[in-house]
Amino acid sequence: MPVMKQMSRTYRRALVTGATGGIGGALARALPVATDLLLTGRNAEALAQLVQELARPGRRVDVVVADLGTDPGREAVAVAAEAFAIDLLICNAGQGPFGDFLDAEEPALRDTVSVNVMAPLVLLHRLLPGMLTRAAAAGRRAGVIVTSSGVAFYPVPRLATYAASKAFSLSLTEALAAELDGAPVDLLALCPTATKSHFAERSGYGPSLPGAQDPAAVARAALQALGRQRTLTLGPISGSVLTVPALVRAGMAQAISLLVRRGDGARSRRR
Ligand SMILES: NC(=O)C1=CN([C@@H]2O[C@H](COP(=O)(O)OP(=O)(O)OC[C@H]3O[C@@H](n4cnc5c(N)ncnc54)[C@H](OP(=O)(O)O)[C@@H]3O)[C@@H](O)[C@H]2O)C=CC1
Ligand SMILES: CC(=O)[C@H](N)C(=O)O
Repeated sequence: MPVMKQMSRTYRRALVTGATGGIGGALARALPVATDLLLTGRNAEALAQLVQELARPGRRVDVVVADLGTDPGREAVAVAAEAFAIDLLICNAGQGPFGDFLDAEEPALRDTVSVNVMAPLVLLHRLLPGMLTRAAAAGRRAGVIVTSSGVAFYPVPRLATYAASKAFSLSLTEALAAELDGAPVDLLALCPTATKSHFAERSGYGPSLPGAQDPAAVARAALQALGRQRTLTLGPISGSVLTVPALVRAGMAQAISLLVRRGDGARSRRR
């Protein structure tokens, strides 16, 4: 694979969810100063620190403190992002408690699905129309990164709900990338394997896995891949193993999209 040093294009205004965490913070930091930022998370103090760090004269950095596990939280972020007129949507917030499924508290399972499934679903559905309209009017391309995971490709006992939620976000992003082929938007499903962040500690299985990668490297690779490929798998050991299934899945999505369009054409000719 060629070494790519620059991100594909510069966006004007980006929403980063989960900006207070390891990968989201790295994505916010990796964006060029020409990109205004709208950063979200629940931790107001961490968001204020990011504003201090990333705001510059001429660069706007706004925050929304919101719980993406709730309808009002998702609504607040969607409304703020539409008002900010984003052209880059980074759906990155996520969580996943570790442990046996039957021992888990139901609210924790629901929360995982709310944050990892409902939030990207709602934000993509609410924000893509405006992003597409603005991109077409300006003769530019919009961008979307959805942070899924390497575990989206296989079931993971003791992270069963988490892995299933990531399979959802991977499938959704791959399907939309094919469905929106030809529209002025690039979509990327970001599928890292173990990465240093607060995730492991929060999930309850302890410090980051041995060999966990640097979130800054993940963020740089994601921004470079956006517009050049639709799924990015990266990370120690399994990251490269997943490249082939990722290519097969992308090919399947594209083929199905073409077949469906051909069927649409045949149906409308028969009418
Ligand atoms: N670390 C890893 O090994 C890997 C992580 N991922 C994925 O990367 C993404 C980022 O995780 P990572 O940086 O590792 O972990 P962190 O725990 O460091 O960050 C998680 C981020 O998600 C936000 N978040 C969690 N729950 C909510 C919620 N209910 N409402 C709003 N924001 C929320 C947190 O914000 P706050 O605390 O302010 O609410 C935080 O900014 C996740 O989607 C994760 O699944 C994918 C593959 C590997
Ligand atoms: C299992 C993990 O630690 C990680 N969050 C992942 O998605 O790979």
